[in-house]
Amino acid sequence: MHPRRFLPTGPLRGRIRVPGDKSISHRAIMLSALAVGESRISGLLEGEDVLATAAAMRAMGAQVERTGEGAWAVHGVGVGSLLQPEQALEMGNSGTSTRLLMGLIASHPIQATFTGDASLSKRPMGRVIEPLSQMGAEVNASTGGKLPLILRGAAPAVPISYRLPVASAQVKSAVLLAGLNTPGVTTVIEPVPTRDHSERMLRGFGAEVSVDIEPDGTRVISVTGHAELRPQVIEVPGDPSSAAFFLVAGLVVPGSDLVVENVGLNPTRAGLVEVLRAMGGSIDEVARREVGGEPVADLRVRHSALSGIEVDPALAPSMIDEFPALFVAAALAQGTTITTGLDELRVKESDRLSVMATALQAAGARLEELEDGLVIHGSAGEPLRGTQGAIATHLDHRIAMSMAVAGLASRTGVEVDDTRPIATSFPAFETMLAQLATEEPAV
Ligand SMILES: O=C(O)C1=C[C@@H](OP(=O)(O)O)[C@@H](O)[C@H](O)C1
Ligand SMILES: C=C(OP(=O)(O)O)C(=O)O
Repeated sequence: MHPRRFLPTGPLRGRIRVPGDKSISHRAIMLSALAVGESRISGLLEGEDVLATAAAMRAMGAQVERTGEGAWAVHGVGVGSLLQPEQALEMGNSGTSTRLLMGLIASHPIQATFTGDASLSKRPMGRVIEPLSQMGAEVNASTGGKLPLILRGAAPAVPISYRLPVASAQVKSAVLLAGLNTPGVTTVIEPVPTRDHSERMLRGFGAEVSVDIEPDGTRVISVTGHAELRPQVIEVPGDPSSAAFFLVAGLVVPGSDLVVENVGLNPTRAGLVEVLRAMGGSIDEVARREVGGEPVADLRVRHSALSGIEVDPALAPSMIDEFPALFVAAALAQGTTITTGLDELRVKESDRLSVMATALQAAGARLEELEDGLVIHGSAGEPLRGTQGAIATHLDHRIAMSMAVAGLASRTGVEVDDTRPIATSFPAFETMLAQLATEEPAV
């Protein structure tokens, strides 16, 4: 364990550039590993989760090499040609690696064992086992559909049309990736839109993907099997989920004025910015442009008096990983913030509703935990009291970073029991925080 107390700070000032998007980085490695020839990736997130994906693709025959900072070259094997890994695929803390790779393997004539850390081993895999079994894969999982599990792919797999029972981009992507090596057309029906990086990137790599939107907003996404993927040059935009911590920090620490560069603003990911602005947060887009086929901007954020808000549950999928950071903003806002429709937060790296409720209360915030959300009564800009002991992060990077931000806007600081999980998605987080905090305050 690496405990650390995050102390109150003066204004945060300066510029930072958040690392590459985690979702896009996983997919860049996977799809490059399935294209025939060499793909080049820049801006790749070199966090532990993405490195787990890279190691798995190597174990299945692709050449995956780091050529510089964030720069990677991948020689793919071609759809249908993944090799059987000799050892268990060690997925660490990463749900995305596990579920998307299960999809890939499900339509290849190979078998793989998946293992993960204590957090990942508690997370539900039944949601991917169900559709992948319908496609013909055989799965032998621990009780309750958990890791460790053994998956034997089907050859040929059976194309299905699958309606998502939960709003999950990982389940959608698992089925679409399985569809790549399945004869015919595989379809996912998505009643609630989730991040669409898989659809965008599959198309970019040359797969035949169609997306039809029904009058009620349901998306019908189809991929034609036995796709031939062409190698690509990919620039990964910055991760809005990592930017979230600095957006909230800038809003809640008095006197702050900072720029977060290169933030991906794909509409399926941009819910937090919308909600923070509706709370009164000053967040300006400085230069909107496209990076790797995704909308991107530099965001200037200034300390603001925030007001509590009732967050529309329909926004949840577009900010699902940002709720821990939003809860911190809410704890410092004027008035009450109500969030609902967040059952999915209970099955992330930790139960993010209960863990954030306990952690924020320990830091002096007033709130109530609902079955599917939190009701937070803000401090109207008064610093939080701070914690006496350490708050428990339960191997959850986003809890650690959110409570670090809470510490910056507290009287006595917030102690986090373990900062190591931060490296799964944002290894440079603490360095960047130090960089902003040591900038001279402007007069
Ligand atoms: O597809 C992805 O890259 C992700 C989808 C989301 O998970 P769910 O599909 O479980 O909602 C998100 O929480 C995760 O961090 C990354
Ligand atoms: C939920 C997350 O990731 P994963 O599902 O890939 O572990 C996250 O990064 O917040």
